[in-house]
Amino acid sequence: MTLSSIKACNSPVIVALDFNDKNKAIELVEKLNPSECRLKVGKEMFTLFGPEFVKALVEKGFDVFLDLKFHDIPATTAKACVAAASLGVWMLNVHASGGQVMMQTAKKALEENFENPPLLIGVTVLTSMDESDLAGIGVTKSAAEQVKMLATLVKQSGLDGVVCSAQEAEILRDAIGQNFELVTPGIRPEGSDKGDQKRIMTPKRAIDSGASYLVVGRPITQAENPAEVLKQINASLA
Ligand SMILES: O=c1ccn([C@@H]2O[C@H](COP(=O)(O)O)[C@@H](O)[C@H]2O)c(=O)[nH]1
Repeated sequence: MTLSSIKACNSPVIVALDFNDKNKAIELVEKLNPSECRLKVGKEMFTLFGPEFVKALVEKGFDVFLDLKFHDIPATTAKACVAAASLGVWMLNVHASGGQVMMQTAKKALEENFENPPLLIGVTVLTSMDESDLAGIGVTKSAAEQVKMLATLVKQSGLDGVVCSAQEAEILRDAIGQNFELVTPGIRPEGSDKGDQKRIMTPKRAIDSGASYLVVGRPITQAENPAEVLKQINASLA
């Protein structure tokens, strides 16, 4: 398959490849089609298998979300974003709590270095956290209020969207509007295991609530037939 022969992706699903075994990941990827899902590479696989693994997925024609959640001083974050973008990824992210200057500097560096820069999004509140976890780090707002506050800062910083839970999608669409990507992990098809996720939603409800993209990891990667689960999720959204 050549890159030019691959159709654009028709699905909002981003499959989170969280494996410690590259062969297992590739075995799954071989069963997937770039027109039916995007892929996410996170800290585990990037640390183990590095840029070459990411480039191999891009070469296969997949839109790749490099989920490294950069959070550092502005200059360091900007240089990390430029390095990530040089791998040809479709989307990358920083933590919104790094602040406006950090986010603006990263966005500017991408625009200055790439004709077609990848989408840059800000992580708001991790979907594994609820109000009691927020209280533990000194945040007394509700998860929804904290997400709204950080998402507003992300928008003001000129980024393309946020990572949030689908539970906040309606609130963010009302507050920020349509021209802003809402990338939502914590997606759980009916009956699937929550794992360590706390703010969850089904794929259909997430899309109906205004999510742009659905990040789905274990419900697909740990399934006996991952391609069939992906097919069912895509069908549930049609
Ligand atoms: O708030 C966040 C940000 C990122 N993630 C990542 O998404 C996937 C979710 O995987 P599941 O197996 O579907 O729970 C995982 O790679 C996380 O690192 C998130 O869950 N929440």
